[in-house]
Amino acid sequence: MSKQFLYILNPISGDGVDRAEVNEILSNNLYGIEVTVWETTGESDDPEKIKEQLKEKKWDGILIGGGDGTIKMVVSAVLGTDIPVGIIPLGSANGLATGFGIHGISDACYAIQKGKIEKVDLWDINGELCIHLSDFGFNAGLVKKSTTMEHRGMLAYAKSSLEQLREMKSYTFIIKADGTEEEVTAKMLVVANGNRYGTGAMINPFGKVGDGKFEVVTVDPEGLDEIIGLSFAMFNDALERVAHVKCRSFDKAEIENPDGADFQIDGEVMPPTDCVKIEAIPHKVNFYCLE
Ligand SMILES: Nc1ncnc2c1ncn2[C@@H]1O[C@H](COP(=O)(O)OP(=O)(O)OP(=O)(O)O)[C@@H](O)[C@H]1O
Repeated sequence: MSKQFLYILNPISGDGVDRAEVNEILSNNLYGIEVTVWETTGESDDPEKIKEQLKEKKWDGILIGGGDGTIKMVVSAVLGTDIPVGIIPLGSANGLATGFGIHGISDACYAIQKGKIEKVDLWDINGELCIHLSDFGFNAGLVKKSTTMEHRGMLAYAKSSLEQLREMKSYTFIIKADGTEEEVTAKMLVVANGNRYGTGAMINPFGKVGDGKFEVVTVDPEGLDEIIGLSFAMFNDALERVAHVKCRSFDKAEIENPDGADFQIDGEVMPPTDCVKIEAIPHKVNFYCLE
């Protein structure tokens, strides 16, 4: 008997994704799976409607077709169920999907057929859901720049990187956790559940997505040599050898941001904030992964 999957599809996400081609790849590669499509509307009651869909049948899996915004919306609706979730990356940037090793539709199908599931921790950061990576400073500023560009995606990200490098500055952060307080100066502070950005750059070499902990990684390169060295290390999995990169592991923390560094969660720019509290959400989500 076929497995029953609910496919929650955002009909508008992504820049020029050929949906007919996607459907063909899915139907050619998801064998033994019967897919029921439900399209998001973009209205605020989508999560409630998804919860109703979940009650319709005993689903064996959920597919999410869309970008990071759609993934987070669906995850918030399926919290507390154990149903495995497969990401079909149809967004313009797909940072979350690539963070789980899903670089395209074929990868997504392969992960689902292979059935490798990771129980992924979820974090509450000032009331916002964080699945993968959140950061202050350099990268958040970059995300802010690239999301205001007319065309989104990797090209916008590359253009914004050059501008952002020219403006790079240090910020003070105060990390309060485990009864201690640490003041640090860094170009960037990352709250990391996952390991890599969507670009493939490693930021959290030791973290595990399901270990009940997140890492706070600070990065503070000085001058062009250290910036080049850092980029090389991030793309060659050698970050642990970089002296100005420091990594700590916590299950709860508070981070003060007195200099007002830009802040983003899973690719979404947040309003200015001078303090965040990071706490575990008492549910994990079962993602089909390739990493
Ligand atoms: N049927 C719909 N019509 C209009 N907007 C929709 C619809 N369904 C969802 N949306 C909107 O789509 C947005 C989420 O898009 P999503 O982040 O998944 O894609 P993206 O922006 O193309 O990708 P990425 O986040 O990877 O850059 C939300 O703002 C949501 O309200």
